[in-house]
Amino acid sequence: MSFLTAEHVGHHYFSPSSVTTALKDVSFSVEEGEFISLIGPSGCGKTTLLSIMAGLLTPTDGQVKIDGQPPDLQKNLIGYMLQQDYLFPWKTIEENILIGLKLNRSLTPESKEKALSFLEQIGLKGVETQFPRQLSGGMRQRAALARTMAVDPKLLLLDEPFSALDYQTKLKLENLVFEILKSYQKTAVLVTHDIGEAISMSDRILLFAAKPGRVHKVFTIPDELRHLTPLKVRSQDAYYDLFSTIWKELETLEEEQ
Ligand SMILES: Nc1ncnc2c1ncn2[C@@H]1O[C@H](COP(=O)(O)OP(=O)(O)OP(=O)(O)O)[C@@H](O)[C@H]1O
Repeated sequence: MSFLTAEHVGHHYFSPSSVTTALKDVSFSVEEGEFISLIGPSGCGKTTLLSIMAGLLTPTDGQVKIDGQPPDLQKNLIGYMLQQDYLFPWKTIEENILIGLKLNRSLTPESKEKALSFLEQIGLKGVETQFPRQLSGGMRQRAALARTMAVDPKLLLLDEPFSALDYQTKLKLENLVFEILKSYQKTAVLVTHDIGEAISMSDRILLFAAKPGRVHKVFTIPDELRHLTPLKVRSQDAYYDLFSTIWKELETLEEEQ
């Protein structure tokens, strides 16, 4: 059984005067430890799908299952990284990182030590007592990553977590997140508008079409790229080939809208 499955998922938004079909008949599965990206034109339902996978929205048709159960019963398995870091400004970096463990009532000397061990790994050692406002955007996103990893989720839902960062910081953080998720064999679903990010981090890319939102094509990343870190992927010929194929598909989809 796959770790995550979407079976014939559809979603309509109803308003007094209209119905918007955000998703129609979306089916796919994700294996444990796999990293997939969702890309597609604006309005193709990526955020709607991520909200369904997070258990924040119930689809009007079909179902998503995480480890065999609906997402709202599996919230303890799910971690998030969003575009904004949502760190509490009045708490120190250490307090922010430990907040999930406190809320889960699973803060023990062992879990604390494990959570704080990420600080070294992600280059935040020495800033534990600082407040978020004292850190750069990239460092705050590193702290957000440490906070997410602290509760040891099996599935990470990544909603454009690098899009607010400057280019160099973004590339470095993509690399770091990739290495950490791979080393802990986490399953991840990334929503992004950046084709390069999707190719360099994923095992598979689902390209969505809009109106209604649906899976248009699936791209499996060639083995020669999948075993490299994102920074290395970006210098390979196969990366450029795939980039231009996906770019053309996206342009065609956008022209059709
Ligand atoms: N709360 C809502 N009420 C009504 N329509 C909605 C709502 N949320 C999203 N939609 C519509 O559903 C469709 C899919 O939206 P969604 O935000 O999931 O797409 P997206 O691919 O994430 O878009 P973007 O890339 O621009 O963030 C769009 O047509 C959008 O206008």
